[in-house]
Amino acid sequence: MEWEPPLVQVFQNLPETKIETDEEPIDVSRLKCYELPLVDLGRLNSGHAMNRKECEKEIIEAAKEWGFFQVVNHGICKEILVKLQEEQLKLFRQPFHKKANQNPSNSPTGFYRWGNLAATSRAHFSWSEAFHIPVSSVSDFRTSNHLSSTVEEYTEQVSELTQKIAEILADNMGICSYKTFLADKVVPSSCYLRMNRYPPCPKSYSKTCGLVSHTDTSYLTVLHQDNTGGLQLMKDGAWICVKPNPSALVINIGDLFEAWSNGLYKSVRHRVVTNGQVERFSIAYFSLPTTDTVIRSCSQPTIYRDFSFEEFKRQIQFDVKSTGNKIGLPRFLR
Ligand SMILES: O=C(O)CCC(=O)C(=O)O
Ligand SMILES: [Fe+2]
Repeated sequence: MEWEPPLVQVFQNLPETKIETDEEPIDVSRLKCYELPLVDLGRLNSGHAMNRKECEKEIIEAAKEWGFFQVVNHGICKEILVKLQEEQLKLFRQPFHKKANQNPSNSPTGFYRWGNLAATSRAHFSWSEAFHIPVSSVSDFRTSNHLSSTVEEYTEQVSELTQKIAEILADNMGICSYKTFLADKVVPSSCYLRMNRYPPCPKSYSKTCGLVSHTDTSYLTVLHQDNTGGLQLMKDGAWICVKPNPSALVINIGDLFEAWSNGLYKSVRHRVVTNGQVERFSIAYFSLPTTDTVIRSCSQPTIYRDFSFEEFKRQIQFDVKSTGNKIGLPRFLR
């Protein structure tokens, strides 16, 4: 197909070297499927203090226990989500050479990325393609790719949603009020929208990941996924698969919130497995701070040393280049 990136060609040339890892190989048939904790956000505006409190409690518990939860009545209307998926399909259905034109060397900083050109073995390869768009560039990107204003509308609404959730989580951390520490750091222009497409993967390569195991480099991530399934996460030391719920958005805690909350909320490892028959689509919104922001744990004794977001990103880029993998927070342990 003219829109497919040359995943097979690149993958075939990578060695099968078994890397040292504590992860089990992918065997989807053995995994248990779970529904993520489901939180009805409608209660936040219901006018009843009791309902609001209960909703906040569920968010806080899920962020501590799972690092992941799903929300309904989140305030983003169905029409926007449907239009967003149509836009996403159009974007990925462009001929590969057109997509690749935006990032001819497939560099990890360009808009368009596929596979993982830094991969030194098949274990680091992701069977997927993605557009990684800074929210500040959505309008430039829109003109050059004929994306509709839906993407802008979505980023505005999803940003409000992340603020609401961050506020609840932060206010529960005691001294760290959202308004004092985060409100002027996490601005829309520092956030990213990542559109993912996972093409069907040949049966013989089915142990390959659609997206390799990672934690998110964000405060919060909001994920909109289709009905295909494939997302897995680490729960109590084992991989579990997540049942997709088309009417919900998935929220997860990223590394920065874990560090800021001093480990109270968990940035949990997750990955996407491949599918032999159907393609899968998802859209992730990452709430991120300006690069000069210093992430300082809000209680004592601190698990992680203070670091700036700039330093965190630089370390990740260095590790990905030299090992093929992101290491992330463990680099900043005290
Ligand atoms: O596609 C998914 O379900 C997950 C995507 C993801 O983890 C990411 O983009 O960071
Ligand atoms: Fe992720």
